[in-house]
This record gives sequence, structure tokens and C-alpha cells, in this order.
Amino acid sequence: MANGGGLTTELYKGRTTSYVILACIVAACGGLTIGYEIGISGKTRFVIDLSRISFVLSQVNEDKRLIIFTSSLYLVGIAASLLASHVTKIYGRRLSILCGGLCSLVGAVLSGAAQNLAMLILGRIMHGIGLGFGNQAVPLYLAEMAPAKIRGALIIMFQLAITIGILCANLINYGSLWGWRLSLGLAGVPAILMTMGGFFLPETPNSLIERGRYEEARRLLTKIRGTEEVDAEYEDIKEASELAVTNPFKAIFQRKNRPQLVMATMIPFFQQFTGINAIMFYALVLFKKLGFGTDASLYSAVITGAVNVMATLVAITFVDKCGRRALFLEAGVQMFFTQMAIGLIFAIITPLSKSFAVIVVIMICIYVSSFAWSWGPLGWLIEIFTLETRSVGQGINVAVNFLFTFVIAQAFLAMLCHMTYGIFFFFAAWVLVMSLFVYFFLPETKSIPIEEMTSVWRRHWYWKRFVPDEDPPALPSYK
Ligand SMILES: OC[C@H]1O[C@](O)(CO)[C@@H](O)[C@@H]1O
Repeated sequence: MANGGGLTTELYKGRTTSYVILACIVAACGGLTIGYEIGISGKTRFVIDLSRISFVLSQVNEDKRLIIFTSSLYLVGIAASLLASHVTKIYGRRLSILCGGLCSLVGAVLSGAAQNLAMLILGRIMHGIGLGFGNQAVPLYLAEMAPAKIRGALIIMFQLAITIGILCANLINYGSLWGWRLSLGLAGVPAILMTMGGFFLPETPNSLIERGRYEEARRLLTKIRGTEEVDAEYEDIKEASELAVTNPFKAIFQRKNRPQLVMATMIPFFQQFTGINAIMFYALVLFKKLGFGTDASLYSAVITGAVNVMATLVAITFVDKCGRRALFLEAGVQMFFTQMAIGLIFAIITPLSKSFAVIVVIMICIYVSSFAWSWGPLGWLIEIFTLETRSVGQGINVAVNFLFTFVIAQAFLAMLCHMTYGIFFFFAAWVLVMSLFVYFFLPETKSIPIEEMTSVWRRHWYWKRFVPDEDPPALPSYK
């Protein structure tokens, strides 16, 4: 290892250049597309009235077709994210971002201009493909471009864009000035940004080296790190690419990559079982159930959207100072207690007075804020993979994320009707389980060079039994 097997970035020279920051901001815009979709689909007040169909989209609980309509694109996204993992690895990160942008753009145009059901469905399919490609490639792009010292913050830019997308959609819903065509068609705006990113962004040095374009990679490293002294980082990436010779789909199932496979599936699964999308998709229904009128409910949805954005900024500020585990564990406590409190209020106090309804909204905001500085952004912990498994690992991550987003979107209203307040205890229990999982099984990855992750697993008290010990560890085991 070029840095002697040490686990810090100290041997990497260079600084954070404005070029790298700009590239990451442009790439992160890819998150706006999915955020806008999440925000627009659950609580739209517009009416789709085509020749063959007529949905009143606000009556979510009265129209099963709506639930299928809103969440079907996640099923397409699952297949697309796995396909994207191939494209990203073989043809580079940029091409996948470009595919993501173009497909979302076509999807938005088709949906906004739909003259019949077929066009509407085709629009959803194209949009789903776009989301699969975008979610697979953008976090991976950010993780590879970022200098290790601020990698956490730059990856979180993606989630920040998601939350801004959700908030914009909430505001559009709140304004409710426009018809469904414009609301669906506006998804084209973030898609255009992403497409432009695909055209103009540089490729990542890791992808160039992976594809044998060594000189180009060295020149790019010099540019993005702002120094000629890029040997240590260059050699580490090169070494990682030499190890990455197997078929990635086979590689991720090898024993030595077990920790990465487990994280690629468990992290997105847990992220969705925090229950966040019960709030993001159905905030309006939930607030109506609390006794607020339509306007007050939309207003509350906008407030939770704003809290989501602000708290993501908190994550950006602290993730590279306090580390990932501290954020996960603090937020776990906060999410557990707020969900228990909401469940208890519903269980004990019926009917709910106005003041208790307001307390519940405050609790929901505290819950959303803790999600937004933990499982939200850290769900894109793409840095835990090695170069060999990164692309496929992120494909699996997105596929699992979309699968359980779909499941929660399908099941939530039925669960709320049957379990009533019990649903909050249900999600609280999951939060407890996932916090214990983080405590015991997720190693800290703050400030560790991205191509040094094998050493992290090798030094972990549990995962070291899976990862062969090539370099005797210089540091003691840690959690
Ligand atoms: O901000 C909330 C949103 O963030 C995500 O978890 C993605 O990271 C979405 O599933 C959710 O709707």
C-alpha cells in the first residue's frame, strides 16, 4: 500500500480545490430528481383526468390505483440500478449520470404531456430508469471525487439535494396553483441539470484507472487535488484496481466481501424501516388524521420538509468531525424516544386535543431532524466498498432501498389502519435493532482513504474473520 498500510490521509498531499467542490455540487443535483418525485407523489392535490382514467390524487387512501401509480417506478428503478452498476463500472460514472438525466427528462416530458394511460405509464417507466441510474452513479461519483477529509460532507450533498427536491415539491403542493401536467413535467428541471452534469463533469480518477487510462487519471488527480504530489493516492487506486479482477457480481458474494454485502443490504433496509417514508409520502394523510384541515396539513408537510433540509446541513457540518457512528447512535436515541412518545400520545389521549396534535407535529419534526442527520444521508455510505465491489455494491444498495421504499409505500396506509398507534412502536423497535447493529457491526470510516477500506474491515472485531489478513494491522482492533 502506498501509504504503508496506515489508515489516515496524512500521506495524501493536496487541498480541497474549488474545482472538486463545483464538480460535486453539479453531480449532487442528481438528488433533486428523486427528492422531487418523493415529494410530489404522495400528497399531490391535482387531478389526473385523462380519457380513460380519472384519479383524484389527494384521496390516497381511497384509490388503490394511486398507490400503485406512485410507487410503480420504484420497481423499475430496482432493475435499472442493477443495470447501472454494470454501466458505471465498464463505461464510467459519467455515462450513468448522463443516462439517469436523459431518462428522467424523457419520463418527465412523457408524463407531463400524457394524452393517454400508455404515455403516462411509459413516462413512469422512463423516470424509474432515470432514478435507478442516478441513485447508483451519483453517490459513487461523489465518494470517489472527494478528498477523504471531507468525503462525508460531499457525499451528503446528494441527500441534501434529495431533501431540497422534497421541499420544492411540498411547496408546489402547498401552492397547488398548477395542474398535474406542470407538477409532473417540472421533474424535467432537475433532470436537465443532471443531464448537463453527465455532459460536462470530469470522470473520476478511480474509474479512469479502473479502465486503464492511467495518464489521464494522474492529470485529473493533479487538477482536483491542486498539487503535483499525487503519487500516494494514485498508487493506492492503482493497487485497488489491480486487485479488482474478478466479475463484480461474483466478487460481492465472496467470503472476503461479506461485510460489504451485509452493509449493502442492511443499511438501505434499515433506512426504510426507520419509517421515514411513512412521513414523507403520507404526511398529509397523517396530519389530516391528527385533525388538521387540508391547508394546515399541507403547511405541516412543508414544515417537516424544511426541517429535513436544515438537519441535513447539520450532518454536513458534523459528519467529518464527529464521525458516522456518533451521528447514527445519537439519532437512534432521538428517533426511538420520539416514536415511542408519539405512539403513547395516540394510545392514551383520544380524542386528541389541538394542543396534543401540535405536540405530535413537534415530535415528528424532532424525529425527522434526527433521521436527516443520520440514516438519511448515511444511507449512502458508498465509502464502505472497495473498488472491486463499489459499483455492484451501490447497485444493490439502491435496489434494496427502492424495494423497501415500495413496500412501505404499499403497506403503510393498511398498517396505519390496522395497527393505529402501534405503528409508531413498530418503527421504534426497528430503530432499536438498527442502532444495536451500528454499535456492534459498523466500523468508523471517517477520514480513511476510500481505497483503504479493506484495512478497516480487517481490523474490525467481528468482520476480521472474513477478510484475509494480508497486511498485519498496525493499530489495535476497534468497533
Ligand atoms: O429525506 C427523506 C428521504 O431520504 C431517503 O431516505 C433517501 O435517502 C428517501 O427514501 C426519503 O424519502
